[in-house]
Amino acid sequence: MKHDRRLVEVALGDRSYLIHIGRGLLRDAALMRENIPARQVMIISNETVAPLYLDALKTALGERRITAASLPDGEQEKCLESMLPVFDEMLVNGFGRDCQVVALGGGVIGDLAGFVAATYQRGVDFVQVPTTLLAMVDSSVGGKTGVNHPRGKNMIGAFHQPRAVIADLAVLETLPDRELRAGMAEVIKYALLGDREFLDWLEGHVDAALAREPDALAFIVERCCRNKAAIVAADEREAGQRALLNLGHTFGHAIEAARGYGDWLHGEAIAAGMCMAARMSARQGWITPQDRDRAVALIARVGLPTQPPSDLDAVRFREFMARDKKNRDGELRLVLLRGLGDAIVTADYDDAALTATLEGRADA
Ligand SMILES: NC(=O)c1ccc[n+]([C@@H]2O[C@H](COP(=O)([O-])OP(=O)(O)OC[C@H]3O[C@@H](n4cnc5c(N)ncnc54)[C@H](O)[C@@H]3O)[C@@H](O)[C@H]2O)c1
Ligand SMILES: O=C(O)C(=O)C[C@@H](O)[C@H](O)[C@H](O)COP(=O)(O)O
Ligand SMILES: [Zn+2]
Repeated sequence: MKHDRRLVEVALGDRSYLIHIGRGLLRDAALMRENIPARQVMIISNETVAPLYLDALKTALGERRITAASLPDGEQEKCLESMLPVFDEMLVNGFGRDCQVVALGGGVIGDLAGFVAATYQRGVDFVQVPTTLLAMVDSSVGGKTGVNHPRGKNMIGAFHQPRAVIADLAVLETLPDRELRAGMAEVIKYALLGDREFLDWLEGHVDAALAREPDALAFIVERCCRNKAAIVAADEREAGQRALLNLGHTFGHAIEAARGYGDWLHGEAIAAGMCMAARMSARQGWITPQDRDRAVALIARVGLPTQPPSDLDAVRFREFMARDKKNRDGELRLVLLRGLGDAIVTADYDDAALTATLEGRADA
C-alpha cells in the first residue's frame, strides 16, 4: 500500500538521508535493494528480533553475501564486549570498506550496530531498520551511536549517520506492551521540549496509540521524526539545541547506570527523569504547578514511572550526573522547562531546587 508511506528527510548536505515510514516495508524488495545495494551485508540483530524478522529482510535483499549476527537481548549487552564477536565475524568473512551494516532491532541494536559501522575499518555505510517504537521515533535517527560503560550511559561512541532509516510499522504488532509504553516516553519528550500542538494531540490520542491504532502510530512516528530531523539538521553534533533532545536524560541516565542497565528500561528512566525536570522547573518558578501536573499526568496515563527508584539517593544521583556529556567546566547543565513545549539547556538554576528534586521532596 504505497500511498500509506511517509517520508522524512534529515537534511545534512551530501550526507542527507530519508526516513521511510510505512507498513510492510521490511518485505519491500525494491526499497531494500535501493538502500542496501552492497554485495556484502552484515545484519546485526538479537535473539528476540531475528527469529521474527531476519528471514523477511534476507528475502527482500535477495542474492548477496549476507552474514547475520544475533546478539543476546538486553541493555546490558550494549557494551564494548558485545562488539568484538561482530568484528570477528566481519573479518572472518572478508568484509571490506564497501560493505554495509544493517541494524535490525531496537535502540540497543541500532546504537551498537551504528558504532560497529562507525569503527569497522574506520567507518562503513549503514542502514537502520528500527523495530521498536522508541527506535523508530528516536534512536534510529540522527547518528548518535555507541555503547554504555559501567560508570556512565553511552560513554563510548561516535556520530555516524545512517544512509537510510526504514521503519516498518507492521513490526510494532509483536512489540511487548511494556516496550511500547517505554517508547511513548520519548514521544512525550518531543511534545514537552518543543511541540505544544503535539502535546494537545497526544492528550487526546494516548489511548489510540497504546491500542496500536495504525493511524495514530503512523502520525506519531512521522511527527517525532520531523521534530528530530529538524533539530539534527540544525545541530548535528550537539553544540547547542540538540541537547534539548536530552530532556529527562540527565536524571534518567543516572537511574539507568545506577541500576546497572538492568531492571529500568531507557524509556522508563527517561519518563521519571522528565517528571523530575518538570518538578524542578516548577520549583524554579519557570512553569506553573498546573503545567507540571499536566506533564506528569500524561506520563502516568501511559503507565510510565513518575518517580525515580526510592533507593537512589541524591549523593549517588550527583555522582552519575557529574559525568554527563552536557557538562562544561565541571558545571552540571540540565534540560529544564520554561513552559510546556519550551525547553532550555542551562547551568543557571538554584542548586537547592536540584537537591530538593533529587531527594524527592513533596511538590509545592
Ligand atoms: N542513538 C540515539 O539517539 C538514541 C535515542 C534514544 C534511545 N537510545 C538508546 O536506545 C536504547 C533503547 O532502545 P529500545 O527501547 O528500542 O530497547 P531495545 O533495543 O532493548 O528493545 C526493546 C525490547 O524489544 C525487543 N524487540 C524489538 N523489536 C521488537 C519487535 N518488533 N517485536 C518484539 N520484540 C521486539 C527487543 O529484543 C528488546 O527486548 C537505549 O540503549 C538507549 O540509550 C538511543
Ligand atoms: O539524539 C539525541 O541527541 C538524543 O539525545 C536522543 C536521546 O533520546 C538518546 O537517549 C541519546 O542516546 C542520548 O544521548 P547522550 O548523548 O545523552 O548519551
Ligand atoms: Zn533517549
